[in-house]
Amino acid sequence: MPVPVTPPTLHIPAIDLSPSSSQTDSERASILRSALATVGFLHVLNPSPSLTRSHVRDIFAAGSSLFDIPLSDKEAVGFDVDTGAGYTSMMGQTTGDKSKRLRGDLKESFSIGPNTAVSIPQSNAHSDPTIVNRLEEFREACFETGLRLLDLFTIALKTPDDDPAYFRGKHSYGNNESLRLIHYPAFPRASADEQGAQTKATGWEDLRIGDKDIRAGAHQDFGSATLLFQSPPGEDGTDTAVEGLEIFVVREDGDAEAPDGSGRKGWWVPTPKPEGVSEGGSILVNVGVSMEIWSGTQFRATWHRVVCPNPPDLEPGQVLPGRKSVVFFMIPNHDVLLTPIDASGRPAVAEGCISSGDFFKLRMARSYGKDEGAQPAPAMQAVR
Ligand SMILES: O=C(O)CCC(=O)C(=O)O
Ligand SMILES: [Fe+2]
Repeated sequence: MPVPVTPPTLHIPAIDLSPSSSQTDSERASILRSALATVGFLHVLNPSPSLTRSHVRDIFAAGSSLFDIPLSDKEAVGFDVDTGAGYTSMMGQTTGDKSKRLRGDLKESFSIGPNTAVSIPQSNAHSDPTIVNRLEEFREACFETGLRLLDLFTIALKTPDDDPAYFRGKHSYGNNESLRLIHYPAFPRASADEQGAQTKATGWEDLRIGDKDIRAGAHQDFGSATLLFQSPPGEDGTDTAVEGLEIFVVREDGDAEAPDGSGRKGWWVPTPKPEGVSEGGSILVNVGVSMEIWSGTQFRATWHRVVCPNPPDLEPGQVLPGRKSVVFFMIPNHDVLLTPIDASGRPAVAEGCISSGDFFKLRMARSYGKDEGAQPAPAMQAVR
């Protein structure tokens, strides 16, 4: 009898940044190191007095008020590929392998760049004068927490000259770091007949989820660290989170092909909710390709995606509930080179490394459909 194969259950380790926690920075760095070297994701509890559960609730509320305004007003914001800031409408971004897709991601988003006012609809900013400030304060708190995490990364890895600011020093506020508010709207699952009628051009009202649809295709983030906030429980304790985020775990007995094209096998595993989250808040943190390169692949930029369930989990006609998330991307300064270090903390490659700015351009072009025919830069081939 063949032994039944069971998918892995994911354990995502947690660190606690509360000053009253008993964890020391060296304990936090060691938990972080083993998490980022394996699963590539980490829960961060009590991240900052400015990122508590009530701050996160408030930012989800601000996001909802922006998504609720008329589509034409949202589209009037536009999207600037050079800075990665602005509004991306439904199917405007295609993350992951385009060849397997009928159309872009089933999501809309606001990416708030260094200039908040140009990243959101003007009409809303006028009707709610607090919104720009709330977004800016949240964005800044994310950046500060990102720096705190980078300091722990520095403790966790051996860095050149034991420079305690090795990663922090490669980031300055206002360098295209981005606070992205994402809305994955509710849509019904298509029947077999409806599925055939769905095209790239199908409008929002007629859209039905088919087999080739996904909320966010398999991808690796490209910055240094990503801070992901999932919809927190309401004030009355109601659970508002909608599942869908999955992480790729490489394992020989897996039922899926690795999305990196390596031919390896593995499993797509749903992310578990953090254990013991409190009013102090919690963030799911992962590293992007820039940090994977810098760390000499000691840290992993894990592939992840946001899926739409298939039958029988979502039957034709059944509506998949809307989902919201808030994501903050730490992006290294554009002039910084993505130079790998080895395990003893020495730069492993002297020349030929891509700059963070050029890498940013490559990834924006790929994700927003402007890279037809483009070749990856030489330093990238080593890591893909
Ligand atoms: O919405 C989510 O849970 C994940 C989004 C994500 O991975 C991204 O925007 O890079
Ligand atoms: Fe991501």
